[in-house]
Amino acid sequence: MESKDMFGKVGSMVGSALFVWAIFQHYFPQCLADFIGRYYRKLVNFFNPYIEITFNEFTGQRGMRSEAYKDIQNYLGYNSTRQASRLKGSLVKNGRSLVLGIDDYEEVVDVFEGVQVWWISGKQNTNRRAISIYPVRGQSDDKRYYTLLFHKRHWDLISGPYLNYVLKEGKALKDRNRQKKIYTNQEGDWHWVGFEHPATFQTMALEPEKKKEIMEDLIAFSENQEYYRRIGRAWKRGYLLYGPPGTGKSTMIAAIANLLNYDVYDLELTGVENNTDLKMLLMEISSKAVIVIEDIDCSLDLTGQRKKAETDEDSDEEEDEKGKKEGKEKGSKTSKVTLSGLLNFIDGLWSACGGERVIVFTTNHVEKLDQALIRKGRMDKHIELSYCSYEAFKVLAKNYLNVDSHPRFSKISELLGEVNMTPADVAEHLTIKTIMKDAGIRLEGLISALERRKEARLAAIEDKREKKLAARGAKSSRKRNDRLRKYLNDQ
Ligand SMILES: Nc1ncnc2c1ncn2[C@@H]1O[C@H](COP(=O)(O)OP(=O)(O)OP(=O)(O)O)[C@@H](O)[C@H]1O
Ligand SMILES: [Mg+2]
Repeated sequence: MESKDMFGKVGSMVGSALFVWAIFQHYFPQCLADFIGRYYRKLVNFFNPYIEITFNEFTGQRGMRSEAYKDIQNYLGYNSTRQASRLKGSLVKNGRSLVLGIDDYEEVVDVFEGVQVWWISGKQNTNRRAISIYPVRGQSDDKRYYTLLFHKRHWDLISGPYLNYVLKEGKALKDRNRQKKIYTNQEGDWHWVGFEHPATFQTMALEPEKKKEIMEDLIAFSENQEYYRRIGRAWKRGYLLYGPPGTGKSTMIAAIANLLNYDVYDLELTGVENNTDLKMLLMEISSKAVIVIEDIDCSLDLTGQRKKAETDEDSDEEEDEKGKKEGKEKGSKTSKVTLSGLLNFIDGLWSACGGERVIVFTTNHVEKLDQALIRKGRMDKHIELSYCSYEAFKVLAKNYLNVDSHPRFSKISELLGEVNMTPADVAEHLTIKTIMKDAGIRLEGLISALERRKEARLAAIEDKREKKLAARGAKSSRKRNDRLRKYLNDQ
């Protein structure tokens, strides 16, 4: 049974050995000290059943910060802070989140598959003998490191699976604490601000099965890099979100970014001069990104070309040329991005190197879009976001009123089955407005709005019917008059 006492003994043994070696180094010439040191270490190692692996903070000549060190720091900071008596705190996510780490010279124990290991944090002052006139990175000569100590007999487990596990967990923690960004393109460059949209799939008003299906699809995508590599496809997935205004298309984009912890690149196509600029912008997009083109039907003159193709049976290239010419003639659009440029962009010809991208198009008029743009394989998933169903209303009631049920729910369910109201409108009625804090009052407000809409709809139907009848009446009287005229002529 390994214990901390045992570790303490071994530690002090190794410590004394190193102390003796340091004395040698000080009093003997360098070459003799090195010689004795080498054999002395061998002797100590012969009796020492423990192995030490050291991970330095900086690596290489250029003093780059080691990725492994950072991952270990994250891992220990999250998993071992309760054991350490001295901690260091730092702020992440734009100062909104505090992350703890173990301080220098702390020692923590970790257990992996029943095997105990020890981590020790330390620092070394490397510049004691040298004097430099150049500014030194970080203004400090302290080089921090972590030492992992474990028994020799666990070498296979600790040097392989355990270390892989620590580095993977550390990376995942770093991603979780990362500040997300939203980028927009202006004059050929990306500009960003922190992305802090609160929307999540939990707060989205959507039928539960639909929500589950979309979430599972996204998670499967983000976890299957190996699969995409095997089948030879760029690691990307296209989503087309369509539906009337106020049904949650933009909200879903935020929910996707929050679910996958990706940055958002909001691509304004009318601000891109031509296909070359589009390519340049695309090459700057990092991996783990949601690339968004909102209102794709309004973005460019990319619609209506299919109809021309149907009549002219022109090739794709000719079609694009026509589109370009028309765009120029109209003079209304400055962008010369073409349909084929955009298709290449979606197909990932230039983006294959980055990977892990979700491309989202939104539109209010799916019927206007060119089929080439939205065929499967380009836009893998077509999601219709529609008027508020009762299931979706229940999510909004939970979000806005914090109620799961209410006597007025049945009336609302009945009315939502009869009239169309977008989730945005429903949400507006449930929002706190000054004194109307009571859930019942707000639900009553929603019922009145739905009833008004139902009456308006019935009135519109009645109006239409009357117009139809009037038109039919006029038509039959015209026919009667025609018949009469014909009869009189015949006489
Ligand atoms: N399905 C939904 N779930 C939760 N909130 C929603 C939903 N749909 C709309 N909302 C609310 O309505 C507001 C407007 O929604 P959103 O901007 O996502 O609509 P949209 O479909 O993108 O509309 P547009 O077509 O005009 O861009 C949001 O701020 C959100 O609060
Ligand atoms: Mg929108």
